[in-house]
Amino acid sequence: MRDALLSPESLEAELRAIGAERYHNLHPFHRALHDGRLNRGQVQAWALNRYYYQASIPAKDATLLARLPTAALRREWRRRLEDHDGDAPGTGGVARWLHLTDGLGLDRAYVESLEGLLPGTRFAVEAYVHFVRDRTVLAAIASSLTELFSPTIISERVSGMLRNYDFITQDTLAYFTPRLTQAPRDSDFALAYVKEHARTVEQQRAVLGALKFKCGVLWSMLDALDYAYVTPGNIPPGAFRPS
Ligand SMILES: O=C(O)c1cc(C(=O)O)c2c(n1)C(=O)C(=O)c1cc(C(=O)O)[nH]c1-2
Repeated sequence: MRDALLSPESLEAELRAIGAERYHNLHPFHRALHDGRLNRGQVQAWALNRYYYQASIPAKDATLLARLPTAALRREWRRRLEDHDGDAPGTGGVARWLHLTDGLGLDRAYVESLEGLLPGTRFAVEAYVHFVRDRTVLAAIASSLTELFSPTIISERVSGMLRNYDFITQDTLAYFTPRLTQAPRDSDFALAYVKEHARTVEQQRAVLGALKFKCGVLWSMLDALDYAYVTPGNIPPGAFRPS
């Protein structure tokens, strides 16, 4: 266990090292997704399960927003709610994710019902929402820092999927385009906050632990998909079955 206080720059370096080692771009299911080694049903399973993550992000941001102590922080954080929920029906990230599941041929009511989710997806996403609700504001903000690493994976994913799957179009993947500017804006803010506010060894440990936890959330969602949809016979009862 660490016992020396890190400079803000060293803390950032440790956070980036956690991402380099643990971010979900390294997961075998993600590699297979990007490299074109999945079939349409497996890509549908990915999109359907990931819908629950997308749909839960505004709920997790709302629990954090309620605990933020200043108007300046709340103004910053509420942009995330606007990004995901939009400002009218049919706008925002969650609606754009449904455009992606539509484009893959999934029934929208079925996706939104969450009935086909893997249990592992449900547990991982709920663990993230509860983490943000129950931990300190500092740890909760730090847990969003996986977004430091998402622009790289999104670029890889979009180019890989367009190249490798004839059932995917640019329009289907339109969800990801705004994320390429939203994620750096959000993660720059969260990183600056964490560097300024993690001033004790204990706080720094909590921040590093929060990022490891979040990498584990994303990793375990892919573990669940990999287990259920790669080896025949492993789909849990009640979960989505590709036709
Ligand atoms: O495509 C991805 O791999 C990816 C990763 C992450 C992430 O690292 O948590 C997010 C997103 N996308 C995303 O679209 C998104 O809206 C988002 C919000 C958050 C968060 O923790 O608040 N992460 C992510």
